[in-house]
Amino acid sequence: MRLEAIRYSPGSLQILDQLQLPEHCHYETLSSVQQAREAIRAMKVRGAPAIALVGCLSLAVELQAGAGGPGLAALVAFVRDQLSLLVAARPTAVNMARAARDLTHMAAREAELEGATEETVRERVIRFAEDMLEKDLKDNRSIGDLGARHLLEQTNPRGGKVTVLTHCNTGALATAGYGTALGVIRSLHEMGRLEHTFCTETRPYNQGARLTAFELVYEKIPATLITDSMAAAAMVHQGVSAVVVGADRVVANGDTANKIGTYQLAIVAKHHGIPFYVAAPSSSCDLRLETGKEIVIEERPSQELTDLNGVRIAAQANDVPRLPALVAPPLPAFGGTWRRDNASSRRRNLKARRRRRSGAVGRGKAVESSLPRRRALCSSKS
Ligand SMILES: CSC[C@@H](O)[C@@H](O)C(=O)COP(=O)(O)O
Repeated sequence: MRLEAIRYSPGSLQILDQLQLPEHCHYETLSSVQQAREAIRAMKVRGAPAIALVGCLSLAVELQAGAGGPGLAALVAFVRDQLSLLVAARPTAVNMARAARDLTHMAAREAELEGATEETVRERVIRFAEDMLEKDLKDNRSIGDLGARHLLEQTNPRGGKVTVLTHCNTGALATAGYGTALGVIRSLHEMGRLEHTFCTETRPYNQGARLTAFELVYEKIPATLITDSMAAAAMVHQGVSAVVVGADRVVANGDTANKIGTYQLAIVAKHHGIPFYVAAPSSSCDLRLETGKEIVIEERPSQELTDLNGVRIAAQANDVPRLPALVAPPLPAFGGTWRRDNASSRRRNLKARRRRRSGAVGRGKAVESSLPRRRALCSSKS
């Protein structure tokens, strides 16, 4: 059975609630843009292409049920306003913004055609959204096929198998099907040329552990789940041939925004001379922006880091145990012990602390330079 993040038939849209995976395969029905927006914000559905697909299809479902209007101008305004609600849900991934722009222009153009009616405009918008599903699936198969061939030519021109490391989830669950970076891995597997896959857990929200590992197991693709911090070691000790990741947005100079952790993977890959690829459809490209500095980076709620499945795993700022180092008054040579944690520096710090307590000395240079560190530590709120 094909793994489907999105189930659509005219007038009906369902998404696989990805927050419940891998324990439960639960499909949730979405009948409005508002519901889709909430599902996208909550990450029940995620991945740049899937966000755009669910957003546009939720509008199609509303239009099918008769929303928008009365009158052409009101219908076009409804389409534009609903789409802009969706764009704001996850701002970094550009696919939704691009689809919104195209759909809004298309609706306005259609409304100006001779003989246009509410019905014709409605139909066009619905068809546009429906076509996106088919196009995304086709694009992903091409990305997988071309990506796999290119990767083999570059890393293993004389034949043999390759080992690929990937980050986050870019598979069937993030798209209409097959996936982008994970599509390349799927194609390599189908060609019989995949030795092994390493997928990172992808903290804080574990899309690698919960979703990519699930897809790989589901399709019996040889793979090992690793912690994010194991990537460099895997490159050195496990013969990683290439790193392939997806993209939330690629801008004109090639700068790419993707799941946190992608940048450090790129640096580590470069350090080890391992090719690093971004596999993405043109719907993830934003040529209006010149460099990555202009990309709005989404900030998520802190609970995604501090909690696991609703259970707090990080210390609360106000119940950190009062460790001597944290409460020692006022500004002891605390930075010194952190900077040079060895027996002689500990002895030096202890002596300095005793001298200061007895009022014998003022603050030395080491203490001054430890100030920002101490501030940072004490004020971190997680
Ligand atoms: C084909 S998915 C492309 C990207 O959206 C993907 O690499 C990614 O970072 C997904 O992040 P997520 O936060 O889970 O939506």
